[in-house]
Amino acid sequence: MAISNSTIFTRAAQEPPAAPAEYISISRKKLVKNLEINGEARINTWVDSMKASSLADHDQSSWIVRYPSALDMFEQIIDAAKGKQIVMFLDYDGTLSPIVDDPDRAFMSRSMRKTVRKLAMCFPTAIVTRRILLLMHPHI
Ligand SMILES: O=P(O)(O)OC[C@H]1O[C@H](O[C@H]2O[C@H](CO)[C@@H](O)[C@H](O)[C@H]2O)[C@H](O)[C@@H](O)[C@@H]1O
Repeated sequence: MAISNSTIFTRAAQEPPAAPAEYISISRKKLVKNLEINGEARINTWVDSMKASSLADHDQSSWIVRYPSALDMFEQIIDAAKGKQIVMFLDYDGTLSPIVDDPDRAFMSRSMRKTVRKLAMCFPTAIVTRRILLLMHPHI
């Protein structure tokens, strides 16, 4: 990950979009009403759509063609992110830390730690994990 030369990141973080045209907005009342009408069918539709996009239901190679690695599309992502509020959600095991036999020994490298620290200075940043928060502290 190379972020040190990017001025776009800091600019994007300092300048949230003036007009929220990029966001889908729905009033709470309308949302609740929508959920009440035909609620079960609606939830089933969401589940079906999540299943349809699940890796488990696809041939892996075609899935990877349809959803290429973000690392290969860095420039396009930077372009698409311009003027938007960016929030980073990072996976821990196997992403920020290498996969190792003993989960208690899965630590971030010094350089990864430095990169995450820089990232967190630019954007709201969260590590998404099923690990227990208290047990995560030695790792982060
Ligand atoms: O839900 P996640 O946050 O993605 O966590 C999934 C599991 O991650 C950890 O296990 C994985 O990493 C370990 C350390 O490298 C490795 O030993 C293990 O084989 C991997 O599955 C974590 O220990 C588990 O509790 C999480 O469920």
